[in-house]
Amino acid sequence: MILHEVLRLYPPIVMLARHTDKADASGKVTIPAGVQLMLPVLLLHHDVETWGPDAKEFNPERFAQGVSGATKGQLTYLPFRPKKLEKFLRQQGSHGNSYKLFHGDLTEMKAATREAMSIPINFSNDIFPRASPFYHKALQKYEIMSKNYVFPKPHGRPVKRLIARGLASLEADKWSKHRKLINPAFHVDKLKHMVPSFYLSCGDMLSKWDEIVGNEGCCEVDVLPHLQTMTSDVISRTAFGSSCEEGRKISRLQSEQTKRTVGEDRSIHIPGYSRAQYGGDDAKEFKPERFGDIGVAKGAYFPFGWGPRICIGKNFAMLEAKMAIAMIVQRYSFQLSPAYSHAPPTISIAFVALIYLWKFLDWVWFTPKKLEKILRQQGFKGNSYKLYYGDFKEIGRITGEALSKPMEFTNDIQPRATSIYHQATKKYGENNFIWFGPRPAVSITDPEIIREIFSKNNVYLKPSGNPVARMFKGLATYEKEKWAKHRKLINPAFHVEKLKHMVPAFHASTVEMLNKWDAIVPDGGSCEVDVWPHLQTMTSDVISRTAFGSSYEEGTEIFQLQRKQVELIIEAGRHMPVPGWLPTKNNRKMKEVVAEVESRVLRIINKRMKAMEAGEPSSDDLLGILLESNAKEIKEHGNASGMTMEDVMEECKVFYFAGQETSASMLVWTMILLSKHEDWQARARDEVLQVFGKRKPEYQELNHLKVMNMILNECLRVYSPPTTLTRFTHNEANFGKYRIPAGVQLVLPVLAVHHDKQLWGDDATSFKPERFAEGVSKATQGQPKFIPFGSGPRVCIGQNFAMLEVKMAMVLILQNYSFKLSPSYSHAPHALITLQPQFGAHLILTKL
Ligand code: HEM
Repeated sequence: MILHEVLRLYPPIVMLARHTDKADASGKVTIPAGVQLMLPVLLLHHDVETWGPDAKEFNPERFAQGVSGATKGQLTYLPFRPKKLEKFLRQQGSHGNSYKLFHGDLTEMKAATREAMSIPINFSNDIFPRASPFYHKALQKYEIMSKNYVFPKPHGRPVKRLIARGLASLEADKWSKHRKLINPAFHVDKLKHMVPSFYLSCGDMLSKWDEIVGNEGCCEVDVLPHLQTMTSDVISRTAFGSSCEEGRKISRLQSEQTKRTVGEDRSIHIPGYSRAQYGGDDAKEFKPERFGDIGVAKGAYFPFGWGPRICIGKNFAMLEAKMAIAMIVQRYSFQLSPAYSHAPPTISIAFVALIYLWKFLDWVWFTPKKLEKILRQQGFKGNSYKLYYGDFKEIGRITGEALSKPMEFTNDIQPRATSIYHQATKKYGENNFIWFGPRPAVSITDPEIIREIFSKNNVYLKPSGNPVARMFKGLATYEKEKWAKHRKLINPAFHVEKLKHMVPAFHASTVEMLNKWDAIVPDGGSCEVDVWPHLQTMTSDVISRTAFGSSYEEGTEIFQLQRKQVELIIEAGRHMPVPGWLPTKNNRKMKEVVAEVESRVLRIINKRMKAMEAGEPSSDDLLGILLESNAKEIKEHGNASGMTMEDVMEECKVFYFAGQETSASMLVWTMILLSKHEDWQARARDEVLQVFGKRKPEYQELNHLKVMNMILNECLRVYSPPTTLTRFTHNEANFGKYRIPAGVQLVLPVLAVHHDKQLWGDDATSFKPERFAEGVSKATQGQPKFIPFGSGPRVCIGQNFAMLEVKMAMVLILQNYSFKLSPSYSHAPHALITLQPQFGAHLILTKL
């Protein structure tokens, strides 16, 4: 009874907010979409009509028969599509101030709040004027509670940004699903086991009081911080159990974040640049005790909210409060000190704190633990989840050890290049999972399942949120309709007919590289050259020429910047993942580079658009073809089915990212393997000289090189540029006998499949181009065991481009040079987005 009465008079959440997504005409008044509805909890709790003339008196007896508040809640409208909504609300008979540009009523709200907060009030339970000063003023001015409105700033954005993924902020199906899954954690049976934690935390607090008060003494204590510490301690113990120390640290961080969030919420919101200007003392504190439990409540009594979204932790909170009060009254009596000032705070800090804490706990603990349980039930094995870090430390150690030194020259490169997965398979068998921070990654080794995952591209999506996906939007990262639209518009650029026109660019770029080699290597002599940087420059040059053609010089500068971007992404990958919005040094640098790249690409595109409008013929480069295909689509099906200029820009960036390192990787391992296997180098050269002599190869001829095809396919198999590909389960996924829950990363281990002895025979890691003597389909016998370009609808769009490019380069190299491994070559395959030679590719080049 006492607790309910306290919650009624001093509800921790004085105001609840809802937002109308659609217009609602079901009530007395039609409420348009886009209105924020404020549910004034405190005011309704103090309403004389509902609670009688003694509404503001402390009278626990009203709860003698349980909770049965029975008045109807009324609403105050807070629109935020300003002028239109103002007009509408006035038509409906509501009153309020005229909308003031951008600030709305914010200045007045802040002044009222500051004024109210400046002094305490006499001890009275009539706290509405102090606790909700602005709404109180609005009510006084416009009288009828249900017929007034105020203009706050666009509310909720800072909070929403911070709590975007937690139960409290989810909607519709996603909310029901999460609520259903989380409900058991708050079931009475589970809460029973938390009672010892309540007892211990409260015991700690009372021990501190004993120290302060002494035996049989009497002492003034500001109990508020103690109670706060105690409840935060309860959360640490109950949420994190054995990891409660880390939990405490998190709680402290949460309090700090809460302070910032609330501070930001009170300031004027300038998108992306908000500044906390104002914060009450209490804003710093995390106060779960505000969320007590009322059991069943109706109408005007809803400290925990009401309806399906009623606070999920209400039973927890009531139990906790009961335990604390019981232990305190057992040991202490207490009364107000003369120093006590009655100053109930005005805003619902606790509400923000709770949802924020919930989101964090859900992300860092409940979801990983739930996923772990389900994966283990399915027979997957892996390390136990470690709070926040998961396997991150172990991954760092394993990778560090693997990369610390080169290896013997063998093609059995998995222990070095994909050490984490290799170790996990050794320790836990094929069905294993690894924790990348709080998210598990499951390795899928069955080729049939891999094929299924590739083919269902609308079910298994690419993981989002990693630095690569953040930096490079575009075909390679889009999903569903957007991906389908872009794929359709970009496909023509990679059509065989168009590729033909790119062959001269492949030739020019290789010739430029060979000119550099000619300058290094003496005529008729040999010289050691690290060919790796040369090949990288060459493939980057190819993309500059083929993507931007006439604007090649500008393209080259852009791609140099993108190379920097890749370095920053790689650097980010060495540390625990951090959200992109955090202003870390790396994130800031990335943003700068991205902005520079984008403005330069847009400049080229604009130039091309103007040329097209002036009737100049379109170019045969990727950009020209893309713009042409886009213009055609827009002409036939309207603007909506085409790409915007930003879209085109993103795609140009993706060409570089997807096409440069991959081709360079393929080329470098081909040269290294042909250096090791000089017999195959000789066979390849024989074929080249037989077909072309020393002349420039033509497009059609490149397609008919048999030995070259065998060699290139075998190189792609043994040293596949992507060593792993990844997908993500956004919904529960069923394949084979497995049921993989949503939120799991699926690792498709390309290299492991290519080296699998069951699939390729005991000599799986031997370099044997003759496997491909009769083409890829004969070598694979229809099994999905050769996947250097992926498979299914999202198979590499540039695979023909890459094969042509690499063939052209190899033909010219073989025509002009023979090569072998230098004694200073160190074999060190390293998966850095693509498979790369960690210490370079030092070869002895001999001019022919
Ligand atoms: C040897 C060279 C290359 C290799 C090994 C390679 C490999 C791959 C792989 C494995 C995928 C599928 C990724 C996944 O399913 O998650 C892919 C996609 C893609 N590749 Fe390549 N690639 C190469 C060259 C290129 C080139 C030269 C370009 C363009 C100039 C390119 C553009 C793309 C694009 C745009 C995608 C995304 C396709 C989509 O999602 O629809 N690739 N590549």
